[in-house]
Amino acid sequence: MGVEVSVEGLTKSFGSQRIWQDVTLTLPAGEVSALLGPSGTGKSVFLKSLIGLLRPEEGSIVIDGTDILQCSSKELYEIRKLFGVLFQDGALFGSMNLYDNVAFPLREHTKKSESEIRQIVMSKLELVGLLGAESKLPGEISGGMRKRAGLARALVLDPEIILVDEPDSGLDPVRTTYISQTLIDINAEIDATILIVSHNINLARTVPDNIGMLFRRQLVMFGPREVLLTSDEPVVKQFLNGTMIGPIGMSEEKDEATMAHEQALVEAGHHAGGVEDVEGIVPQMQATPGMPERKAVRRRQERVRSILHTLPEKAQQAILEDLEHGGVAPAHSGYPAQHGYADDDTQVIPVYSPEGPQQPQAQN
Ligand SMILES: Nc1ncnc2c1ncn2[C@@H]1O[C@H](COP(=O)(O)OP(=O)(O)OP(=O)(O)O)[C@@H](O)[C@H]1O
Repeated sequence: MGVEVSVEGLTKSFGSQRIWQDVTLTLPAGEVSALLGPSGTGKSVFLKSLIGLLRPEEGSIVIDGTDILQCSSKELYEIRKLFGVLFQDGALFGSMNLYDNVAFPLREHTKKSESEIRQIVMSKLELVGLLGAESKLPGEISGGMRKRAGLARALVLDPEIILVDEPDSGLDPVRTTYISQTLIDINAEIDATILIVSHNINLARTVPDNIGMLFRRQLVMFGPREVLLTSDEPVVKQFLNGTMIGPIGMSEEKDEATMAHEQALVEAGHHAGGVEDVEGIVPQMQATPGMPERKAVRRRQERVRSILHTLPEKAQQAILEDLEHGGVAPAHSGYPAQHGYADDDTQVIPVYSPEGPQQPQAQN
């Protein structure tokens, strides 16, 4: 099973520019989590901080018992071996074919023979649906294929933690769904802890077990998916519906006067954009039939059961309905097919409010 990642009081600035502050969350071992947020809120910076590529000035990031902000560079090197990372563009070497790109970490970091490497590379290429394309150069394939090749490369060292930066960027909705399915299947197969950074609403609604959101330099929320998906917080509702009405503006800050003006335009009949009636919880994607069962489902059921009383009312209702069905959707119910809960350490943290953070609703 993947390892837990525990972040506490993390603050990151570049010079005088504060990116986010006091971020506290735990990625439960073996579960899939997503970090959402408007562009520029520092999602990629967070992801790079987790792997030690960027160094927050305050806080801790504890992975497998080691705080990577305090450890030696040798320890950091060892911890990094636990990670597989898919960067936005796949980060492939342009002069190498897909086979050599995927084989690269094995040749760099292991003493495996070429026949062992071949077996691993082909199995990962098969997992991401790229068998037959191994001799192609990155420049000869589509963006979606490049992403899948990047994912195959991220998997060859059997990572316990997989970080995925915007798997949907540059992809059409159907290809985004395929890559989402691949991520769920990978979780089923290797039980790794996965963090997906994204602003894709469909992905957010259907893939993760846990969801967090960054906005205005704060982590406004992190917890079981039901918490964010049933939230009445204006910033969350606006983000999920993709409308212009709400605190998120074209630039990071939107003032009260702009919000009032936009509201008046809408009341006068102007279309605010977005999909207004997408509400509530939709079924979570399941592993493809024939794949191993996602072990995270059962673990998460137990974990969420134990923190249920600390969650907001609407989230509790959604979770209880799910548990009634044993975490498995009855046929044609339109009900979440598979969202169990486990472990004991996803916390729900203060919810964004214009007056500042409210009291924590749950904290483990
Ligand atoms: N190495 C760096 N040096 C200085 N500023 C940086 C650096 N990396 C990121 N930033 C700044 O940090 C802020 C957050 O960037 P980041 O890429 O993390 O946002 P994001 O939420 O991932 O955005 P998007 O969704 O558009 O990818 C931006 O203002 C960016 O300019």
